[in-house]
Amino acid sequence: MLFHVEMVVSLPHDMPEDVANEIKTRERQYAQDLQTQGKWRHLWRIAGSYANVSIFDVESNSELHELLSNLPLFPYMDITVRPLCRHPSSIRDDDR
Ligand SMILES: O=C(O)C[C@H]1C=CC(=O)O1
Repeated sequence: MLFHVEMVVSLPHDMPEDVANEIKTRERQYAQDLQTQGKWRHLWRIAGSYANVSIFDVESNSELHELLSNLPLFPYMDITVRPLCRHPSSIRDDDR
């Protein structure tokens, strides 16, 4: 199942830099592991914002919820999820 996920990050202004950097380091490792597994198919920065647009490929709504809620930055994110289905005009076989 494919999902379009938009994540907007808002770290508290008074969060110490070393704490923020430690969370971001764990976030990067987590995101890269999921990309390697093929579950996090696309990850794009939204230009000019501390936000991303992502495509997840998971087995269920519950799996997506678990992956997102375990993001190290999850407590500091506003997340919008949109379910996707194949477009009839798509020429990409993996757009399922
Ligand atoms: O920077 C972000 O968009 C937030 C988050 C998503 C992946 C990652 O490494 O950090």
